[in-house]
Amino acid sequence: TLPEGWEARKSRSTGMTYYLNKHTKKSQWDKPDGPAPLVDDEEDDIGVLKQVQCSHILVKHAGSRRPSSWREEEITRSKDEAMDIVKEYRQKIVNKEATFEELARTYSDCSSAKRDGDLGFFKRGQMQKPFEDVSFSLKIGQLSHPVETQSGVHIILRTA
Ligand SMILES: N=C(N)NCCC[C@H](NC(=O)[C@@H]1CCC/C1=C/[C@H](COP(=O)(O)O)NC=O)C(N)=O
Repeated sequence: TLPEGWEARKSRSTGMTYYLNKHTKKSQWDKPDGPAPLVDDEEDDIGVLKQVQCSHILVKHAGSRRPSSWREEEITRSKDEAMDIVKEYRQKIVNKEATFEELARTYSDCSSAKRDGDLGFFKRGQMQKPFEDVSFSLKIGQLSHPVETQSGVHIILRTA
């Protein structure tokens, strides 16, 4: 007999037996040795995360693709200054002198500041590549080092 949640099927093409997870509808060749998982773990078929939820603090500079924000009509600071500011914020968070949320709400040059920096869930292909790659490399609860995109300099917190 099979562990709970699995069904044995015969492959039409090869006649070989494969096993279908009745919950996730995922199939596998190996005979399952435990109950069928109820949900897909974070990895999808090609082994990459389906989607993540992140918050960020963005500090824009004169070279940003849109050097303006809810905070500042025209942003003129240099990229180096933006990097220094982001590093200061990161240090404050790490030292627990401030929370990510209050710094995002107060200082982030992105409209997501209104949501404490939350960008919601996103998949690969939605955010600028450097931001996406770091976001998908973070563990839940992990804070990134400074990340540069055409928007400016970010620190990213993965929340889900
Ligand atoms: N799916 C969600 N929640 N929104 C769509 C995001 C579109 C995406 N945005 C980004 O990649 C920048 C960097 C990471 C966050 C982000 C936010 C930018 C930063 O500000 P901006 O440079 O635009 O003035 N503000 C909004 O888009 C993009 N492909 O341009």
